[in-house]
Amino acid sequence: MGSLQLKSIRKAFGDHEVLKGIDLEVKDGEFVIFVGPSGCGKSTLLRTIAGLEDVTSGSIRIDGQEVASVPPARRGIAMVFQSYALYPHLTVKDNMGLGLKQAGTEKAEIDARVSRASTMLSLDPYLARRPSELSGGQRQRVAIGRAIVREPKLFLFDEPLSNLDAALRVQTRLEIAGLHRRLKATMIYVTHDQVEAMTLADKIVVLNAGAIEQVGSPMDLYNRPANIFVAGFIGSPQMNFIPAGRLGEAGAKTIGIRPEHIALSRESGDWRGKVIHVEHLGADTIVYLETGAIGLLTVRLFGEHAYAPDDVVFATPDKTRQHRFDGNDRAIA
Ligand SMILES: Nc1ncnc2c1ncn2[C@@H]1O[C@H](COP(=O)(O)OP(=O)(O)OP(=O)(O)O)[C@@H](O)[C@H]1O
Repeated sequence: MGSLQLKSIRKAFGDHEVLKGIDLEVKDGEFVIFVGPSGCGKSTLLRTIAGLEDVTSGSIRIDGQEVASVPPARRGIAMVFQSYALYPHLTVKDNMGLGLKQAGTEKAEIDARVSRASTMLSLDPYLARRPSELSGGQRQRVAIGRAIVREPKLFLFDEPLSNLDAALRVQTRLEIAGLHRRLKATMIYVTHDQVEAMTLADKIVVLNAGAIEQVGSPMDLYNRPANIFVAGFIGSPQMNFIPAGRLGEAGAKTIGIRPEHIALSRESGDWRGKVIHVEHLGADTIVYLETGAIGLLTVRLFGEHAYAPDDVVFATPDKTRQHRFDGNDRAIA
């Protein structure tokens, strides 16, 4: 079991308020990801749940029990850090078992749990090694293993993959997804990486300047962003925002259209423009246009395309995929 309820969480460092009243419900077994720009308070929120930071005010309940004044070790949580935080002089096996040993767990029980976690994470061949004899990915798996053996109610991950190279990130991401399926545990995860958030989360929490902008499934956020901030934050390249007046659209202030929802043609279309830059990504081509009428436009095309700077092209949006925002930057249903 591992449900979490946050009510009106506030946290200030001196007179700098970093969390400005956070309300959030996490159900047992959910995978929840915190995203948001640098400095928005993601790590601080995670650390208050862990008990590594005290809250200034507010309530934190784990399985219905208030824990705001319970010390970290007694909250039933395990945290995995970006830095791994392994003990260099201990073997993999001892690193994984240390928390249980300190908690006074019997040796046979420790051995059994370490062995199960090690098999689950393919760490069996490395149990006698020290962290310095492992790759970054293996070290991260040990850090995850150390969390698993504690059988916590909540797993907290603070950017666990950000020290790994691109290929290893993908592999470890798949492993974490598999782990979540198998353990059916509640996981809360902070990341900068949109792909991680979109692929792992049941629920994404978008934070901005210490407050929640929107909570929803990845596809909710992509298809129905609540405001311009979320619309611009989720999706890459970023959504195009066009002043509604330039499109003759009444009743909205801004029109949003994602780069992947615009078609390009050399012959005809809604908006004439000149190509200023092209990025060939292999699977996709990103074309940047200057259109006199509506300004700069980003277009994402599937596959390879031979557009080049200075080409004259015509862009046509898929009108069924347009987003409309009011004068307060909020989405119009
Ligand atoms: N111990 C501290 N003392 C004072 N200010 C702090 C402390 N820890 C964090 N802050 C401030 O709180 C704000 C939020 O920091 P936090 O690390 O939670 O952001 P973040 O969203 O995780 O950022 P990043 O994505 O860059 O890791 C920042 O302005 C940071 O400078």
